[in-house]
Amino acid sequence: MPGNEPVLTAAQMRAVEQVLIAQGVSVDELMRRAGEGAAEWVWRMAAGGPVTVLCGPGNNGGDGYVIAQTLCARGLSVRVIAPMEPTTDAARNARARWTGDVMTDADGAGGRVLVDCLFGSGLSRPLLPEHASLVAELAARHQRIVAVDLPSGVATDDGALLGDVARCDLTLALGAWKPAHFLMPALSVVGTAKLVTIGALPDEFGALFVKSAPRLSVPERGAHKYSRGFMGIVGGEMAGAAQLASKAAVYSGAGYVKLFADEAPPNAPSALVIESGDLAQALGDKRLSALLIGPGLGRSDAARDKLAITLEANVATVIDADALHLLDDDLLEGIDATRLLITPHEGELNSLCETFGIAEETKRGKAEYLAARTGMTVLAKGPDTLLATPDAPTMFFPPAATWLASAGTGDVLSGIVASRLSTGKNSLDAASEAIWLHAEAARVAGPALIADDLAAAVPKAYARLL
Ligand SMILES: NC(=O)C1=CN([C@@H]2O[C@H](COP(=O)(O)OP(=O)(O)OC[C@H]3O[C@@H](n4cnc5c(N)ncnc54)[C@H](OP(=O)(O)O)[C@@H]3O)[C@@H](O)[C@H]2O)[C@@H](O)CC1
Ligand SMILES: [K+]
Repeated sequence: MPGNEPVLTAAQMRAVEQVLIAQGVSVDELMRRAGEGAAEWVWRMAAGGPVTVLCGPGNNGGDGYVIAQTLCARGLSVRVIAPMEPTTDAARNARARWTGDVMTDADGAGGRVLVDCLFGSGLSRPLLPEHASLVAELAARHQRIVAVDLPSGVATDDGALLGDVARCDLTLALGAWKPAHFLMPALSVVGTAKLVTIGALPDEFGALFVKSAPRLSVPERGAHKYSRGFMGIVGGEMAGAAQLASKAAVYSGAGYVKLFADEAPPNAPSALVIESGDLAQALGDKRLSALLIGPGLGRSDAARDKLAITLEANVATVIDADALHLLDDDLLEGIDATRLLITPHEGELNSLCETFGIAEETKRGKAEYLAARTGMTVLAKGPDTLLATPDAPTMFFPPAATWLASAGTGDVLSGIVASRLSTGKNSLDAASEAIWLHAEAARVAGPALIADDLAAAVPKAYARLL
């Protein structure tokens, strides 16, 4: 199973390049490796059809000339369009090795694959309208678009779109992943992403990383329901959300799941134990190893009281949904926040940032500052899920199925996280295992899934991650 892979910012990638150069590898050699590696993917996608390579002025454009020459040497019909002359030595050298013509506009161009090498990690300002319209015109005349390193117009470090960026079918990350390969809105134009290696990276630059699939385990021989994990869900006003979380929780590793609510939700799994009565007394059970509060909780004073009681229970706790709107400094006072794990979606993350006075612009900034400010682990869910803690590098995850954008899938996720937490995992491991289980369950459940299918798919997802 491949390990975690580093995610490098544009500055870190440049620093890596300098280290490799100091080790005796020339930029031209790095460009050759990158271009030839990328050409392999373009070759497969072209399936013998004509290819157009759009080259910009920097080394991204340089990669384009290498790709063009590699494919031409293999017999493909290749056209190169370069609206700007090369400005780096390596790009000039690559262009000098290109044996075909270079056009400056889109006239007559068309074919199977457009290779976008206009700008990569050196994009320093918004796309000029003439560049955006050139890409759009060429995109319309080709069946497929392959972006080299990044779709032109995507900002490397935060995934912002600096202009009208063409939607690509395939993006080839060169040398290392960049944050934009995992962040919205860039994710909406990246398409499928693949990594093209250009040599071993020096270790010290892997500050951020993409989390590889976990290896889950089976219960130990001699395990019993309490030793596997005893988890409690604090119910509230809407039974449906707690039911989804409960169903996911019973399937995700905990040996015993109890719902603290006045009555059982309709269609609750029979394995779910319902306990009504005094919450503080119920949460005093020393065998509880994790709690979940938020799905269906409501935002009333009574809900706030339940949250306060839950936080005082001194158990590892997942806080989601309504509870995230109630959370504030008063509630956290005197609480060891390092045992708290929050699972906000975009709106909840924004509301938390407002509550805790965090004025960051980007999702990554918001999650990291919130973790640093409060001490909690932040699982910022969404199409670009990421995981931040005060004391470890931020983790990205491979994008999951877009079918997950439906009601209740977040409740399923929080049920899985709390279940993993109850098995004794620390917050980071519990959260990253849950993110993978959730994504795998979506693959198992398939197209047009609803949250109920997702919870039911967890056992098969679990089996795939054993
Ligand atoms: N690092 C590595 O190890 C390896 C990196 N490799 C490749 O190098 C790429 C990075 O190369 P790069 O730094 O030359 O930047 P790149 O993206 O080609 O663009 C810079 C040029 O564009 C210009 N420009 C910028 N924005 C603009 C705008 N909006 N409108 C107009 N112009 C604009 C900018 O001008 P300036 O900002 O200087 O005025 C400059 O001329 C990387 O993505 C990968 O493909 C591989 O070859 C091998 C190993
Ligand atoms: K590009």
